[in-house]
Amino acid sequence: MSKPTTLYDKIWNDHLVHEAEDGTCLLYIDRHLVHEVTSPQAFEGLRTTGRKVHAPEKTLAVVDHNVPTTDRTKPNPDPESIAQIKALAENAKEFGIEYYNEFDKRQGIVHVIGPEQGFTLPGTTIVCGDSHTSTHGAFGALAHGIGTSEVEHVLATQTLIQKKAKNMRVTVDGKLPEGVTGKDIILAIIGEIGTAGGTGYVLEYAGDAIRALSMEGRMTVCNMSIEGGARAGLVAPDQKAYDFLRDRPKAPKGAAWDEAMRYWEKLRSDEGAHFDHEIRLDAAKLPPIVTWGTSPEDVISVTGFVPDPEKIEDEAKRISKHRALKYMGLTPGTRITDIKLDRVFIGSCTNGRIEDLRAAAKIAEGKQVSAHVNAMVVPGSGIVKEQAEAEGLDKIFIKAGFEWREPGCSMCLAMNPDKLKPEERCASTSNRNFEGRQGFKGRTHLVSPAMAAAAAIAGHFVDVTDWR
Ligand SMILES: CC(C)[C@H](C(=O)O)[C@@H](O)C(=O)O
Ligand code: SF4
Repeated sequence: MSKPTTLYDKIWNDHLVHEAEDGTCLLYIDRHLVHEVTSPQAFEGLRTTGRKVHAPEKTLAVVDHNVPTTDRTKPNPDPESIAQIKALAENAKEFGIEYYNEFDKRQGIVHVIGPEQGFTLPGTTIVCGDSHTSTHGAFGALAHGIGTSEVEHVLATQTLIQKKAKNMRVTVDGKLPEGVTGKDIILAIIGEIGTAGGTGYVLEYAGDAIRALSMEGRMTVCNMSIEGGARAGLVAPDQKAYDFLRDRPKAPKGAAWDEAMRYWEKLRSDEGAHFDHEIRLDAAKLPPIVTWGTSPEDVISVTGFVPDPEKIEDEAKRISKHRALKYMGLTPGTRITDIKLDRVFIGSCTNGRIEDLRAAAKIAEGKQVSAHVNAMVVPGSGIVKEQAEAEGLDKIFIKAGFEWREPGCSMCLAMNPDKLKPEERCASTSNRNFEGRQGFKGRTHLVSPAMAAAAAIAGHFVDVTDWR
């Protein structure tokens, strides 16, 4: 019998083209997603050296980061955004790559559209010039972000130079309490391991609570693996993954599907496979989580209080957490539910999928957004938007006083007009709460979609586990 191996090792071994003596490897890449921000120089590089895209059919391009989320038939106010969108459209045309432009219903955030189109498949290697490519690991793919020079390398050769990462298993057992979600699981994990805890590892999420998550929930968890410092995150594919992908436009059909399934069913860590590190979490003990600082590891229960950095022994850490509180305009000991909000953002590749919008709408239905809050819902893709509208979610949001927007990254990173003003405080379903992330001096609290919707209505954080 061969040695038991992990899921990560299996996908790695099946894609290994060459291994040099020093451990540097050449990996075959099955899928390459391209967006407007990290691709212009890569295409320019190909042009200046007279090279072609090696496998255009394995490459898919979309605009997401800086498209306006308001009516796109009106002039785009931002010249830089106009230039980047134009460049991507031209590059896709010149190099023969399929491209979803800002008017295409299939347009959306790159990590939402990959799975939606069935471009993301179990057991594949997937890259994109974007750190949250880890999202696709929810389907049992080895998916991670790459830099612009690597984008050029993949475009030209369909391979990537890599060193093997270590294996870490994160087992989440137990049943999540009602109102606690995948977002709270991943925030709790990052709170536990810290933003550097996953450095050098690929994380495999396992356990009953992960199995119980929908594919959307698993994508949320894998999405933020990178915020825990990991190269990638993955979940072994199961019936839920297959059901999600079946009949998607780019998924294999008929006999090809059956053949793929035979391979996919082998994609799990063997009994007894070695993990370099293991952590465990009990889902039943998790509360809804809110971040209080400027790092995704700064987590606290919604029923808790802003922590006191003075209690931290490590000096550098103490200073940095003091700085975070100052930036956030918070004082230690403040009850989290007493924190008042100015803005609410529901969207992003972490939580801009249909299930997220359903969860938020369920909270918002028949209620009104607080008079001092400006709240917006930005679907993750045109397909999500269409589905939400078919279910009447847009009407629920609009009636409650939320803005209903066009799909894109939007206020997740404020590369378009959707920005916080200095000192504005936002409950956001995105993945980063860094200084200035949602606008200069803006203050971000990361939460789940249900928590964001409830905060919009109450005007401050509330515990969704006793929402009515
Ligand atoms: C613009 C892009 C390079 C960036 C990333 O890599 O993650 C963005 O998507 C983000 O979330 O900060
Ligand atoms: S939604 Fe946010 S995190 Fe996701 S790709 Fe866009 S900017 Fe990055």
